[in-house]
Amino acid sequence: MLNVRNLTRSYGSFIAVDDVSFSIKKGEIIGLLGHNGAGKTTIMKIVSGYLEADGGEVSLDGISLGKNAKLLQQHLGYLPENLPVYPEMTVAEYLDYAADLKGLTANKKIAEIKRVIKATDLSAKLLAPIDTLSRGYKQRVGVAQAILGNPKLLILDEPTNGLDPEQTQHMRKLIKDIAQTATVILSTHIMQEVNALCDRVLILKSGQLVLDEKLDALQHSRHLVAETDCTDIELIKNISGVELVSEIEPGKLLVEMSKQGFSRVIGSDLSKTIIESGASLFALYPRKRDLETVFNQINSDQYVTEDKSNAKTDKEVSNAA
Ligand SMILES: Nc1ncnc2c1ncn2[C@@H]1O[C@H](COP(=O)(O)OP(=O)(O)OP(=O)(O)O)[C@@H](O)[C@H]1O
Repeated sequence: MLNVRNLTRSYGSFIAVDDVSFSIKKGEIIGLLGHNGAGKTTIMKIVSGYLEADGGEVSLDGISLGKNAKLLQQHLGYLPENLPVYPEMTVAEYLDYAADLKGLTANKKIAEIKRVIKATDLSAKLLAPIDTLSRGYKQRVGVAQAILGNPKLLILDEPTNGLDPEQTQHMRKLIKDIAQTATVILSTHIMQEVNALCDRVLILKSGQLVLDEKLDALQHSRHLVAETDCTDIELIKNISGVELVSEIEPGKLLVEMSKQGFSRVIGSDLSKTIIESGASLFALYPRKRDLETVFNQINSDQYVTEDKSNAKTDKEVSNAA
């Protein structure tokens, strides 16, 4: 289990990460999302021990980063955005060196190097100097070093960057396999990647965590949209299970239900009430809430959280700022 508490980091007077807290269980794959400059890389660098935080705590299975960074790093695999691979080394030399850094020795080291070469399909390039490799192959080398030693925590910054579609599929399978025994944090701008891989998403905005939600829950809205000429909002508010009603545009009502997911009962009561009032109902459907929509809403300050017990709303964030 990874625990991140009240993490803060500034560059000069600029606050890049502002009081961010989250926990991730073993076996979970988390998508860390946010606009350019939102603070993702800074968080990943802090959690992996590459950068010091100004405040806050990070621990992995009870090992504190502040107190025992070296031990924590032995259980960590990190694929940075810009791979720090040494261009003059061959792939084999580099993996040998990376295995030494992870503290792997003797037979375990050889077995691990063989395993990661197979997992990332690098055997044809073992003797090639890294600077002669294509972007995709360099990426594979980065991933191979990250998974050496079967880390408990794997942090991947844009893992499929530069990979062809076949390798992307291969990489996704690899990440899923690794997640069976590890915690995975994945940062990407590709929403399909998050949909294909992640259980939960954390969305950052200007250094603050504005959403921490399971993908399933994110997609199940608590809102229905009714296209109707009914203007009696109070009448609809009185339907059991309806919490709030607002007109989002002329002829379109947004009906907030007390529970997530499309409710047949509320849907049926709603349509009956509207028709019986003498108005017309032209359409009734759950409000679509895919990841891309949520991400865009957050970035344009239009996001309204579905679960009020979750991370801060945009309003709270701007009030706090
Ligand atoms: N070394 C640094 N010195 C000054 N400012 C920095 C430094 N590193 C990052 N920043 C700033 O901190 C903010 C957060 O940067 P960070 O790299 O964490 O964002 P990000 O979410 O990873 O962005 P991207 O999606 O573009 O990679 C940005 O405004 C960035 O300009």
